[in-house]
Amino acid sequence: MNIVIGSDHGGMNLKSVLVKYLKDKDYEVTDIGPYSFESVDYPSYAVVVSDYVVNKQADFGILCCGTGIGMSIAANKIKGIRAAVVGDTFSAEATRAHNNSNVLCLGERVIGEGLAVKILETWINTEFEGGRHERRIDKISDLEAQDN
Ligand SMILES: O=C(CO)[C@H](O)[C@H](O)[C@H](O)COP(=O)(O)O
Repeated sequence: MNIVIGSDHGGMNLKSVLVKYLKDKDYEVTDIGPYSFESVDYPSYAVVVSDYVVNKQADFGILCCGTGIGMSIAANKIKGIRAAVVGDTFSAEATRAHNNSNVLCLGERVIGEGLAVKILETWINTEFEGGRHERRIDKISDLEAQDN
């Protein structure tokens, strides 16, 4: 499985922890940066990770910022992206099983490293259930297709 990961300066430390976790588990990981703690703008990184996912260069994307919220707002502007900010393992499972989320957003200033790893592990190992949820995802795609 290919995973692409990015952050802003506020999510850099968490990004490093998650990259190590994923590599230790033998996932193929692309870290699109940043690589220093200089202040940067999260939308610039959200779009790069989202493009990898939409263009099928990665199966899943991960975005870390201070809260995960800015990243999710930006990523969800990209057609085909279903980005979820997650702060608990129940939601991590539900957003894969029900929403078929393809980008996970995490807040370094909100949750600890241990919980973040557990959330990632749960999220990545949960399959989309399809069925009634497919119909709902299709309705989201219809909304995306509207020019509004
Ligand atoms: O976008 C955010 C909030 O939703 C992220 O948490 C950013 O990391 C944060 O806004 C960055 O703030 P800073 O004061 O520039 O470090």
